[in-house]
Amino acid sequence: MQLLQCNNLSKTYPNGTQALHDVNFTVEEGEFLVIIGLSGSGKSTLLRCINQLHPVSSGELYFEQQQLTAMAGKELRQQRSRIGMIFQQFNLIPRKTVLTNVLAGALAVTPVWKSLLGLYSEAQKKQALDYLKIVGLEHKAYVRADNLSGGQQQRVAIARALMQNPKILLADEPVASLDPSTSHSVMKYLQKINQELGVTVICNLHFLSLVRTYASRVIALKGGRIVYQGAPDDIDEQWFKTIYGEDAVEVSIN
Ligand SMILES: Nc1ncnc2c1ncn2[C@@H]1O[C@H](COP(=O)(O)OP(=O)(O)OP(=O)(O)O)[C@@H](O)[C@H]1O
Repeated sequence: MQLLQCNNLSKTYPNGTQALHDVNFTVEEGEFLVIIGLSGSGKSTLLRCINQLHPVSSGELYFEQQQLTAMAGKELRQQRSRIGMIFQQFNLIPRKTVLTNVLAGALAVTPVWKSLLGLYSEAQKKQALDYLKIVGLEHKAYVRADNLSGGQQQRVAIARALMQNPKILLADEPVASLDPSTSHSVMKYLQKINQELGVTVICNLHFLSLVRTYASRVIALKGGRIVYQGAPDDIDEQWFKTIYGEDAVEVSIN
């Protein structure tokens, strides 16, 4: 089933920078789509437009056949709550426990006054612990988030995003701050939630070796335009140079 459709999406920031030009693509349920491209090619902008963190300048975005770009207010908030997101810097609340951080993911479905008082239901707490188990961190539930390693914090961020019961998880360079082996560990958990929970993943990555290991499909951006859409294994030397430039050299992460 088609989950997401982007039609002629363009984005120009208020300072005049056009970050996306007429971007067209669709995403099927269950895909693990990776977006690649040089720094500044528009990868983060595209993810932020998908969940409407940044309004698009023109074009249409359909999520489950409903036009997100025509929504506002409560309707938009409801649809957005099905699109989770994780970031390069994890964005946890450092002095709160891991469990509290995961519960914060339920904000979209919890009245603000309840969440401020920490009044989550027993069912929500059980759910949070279950998600922590999925990312292998149930034993850290009552530890302060800033006592965890970077890779562990990113796994907490994944569990927090799962509390939204997302159909799609957007991952904006989720391993860019991590060392190679920790990167694989985090990518494996993203793969697990994609394959076992059926959450569609759209992820920005820098290293092609990670792309080849985890992506089911790849989109490459260059100067805000799509220059490649296809299988990760079809990115040969010629495509590599088209995407990253003639002088680029592939660097591997093992
Ligand atoms: N808030 C903003 N205001 C103005 N210009 C921006 C803003 N955010 C990004 N840009 C510009 O938009 C273009 C695309 O940036 P974007 O961050 O989407 O690229 P990226 O491929 O994710 O890069 P990186 O890999 O370095 O994160 C760049 O020219 C960038 O300078």
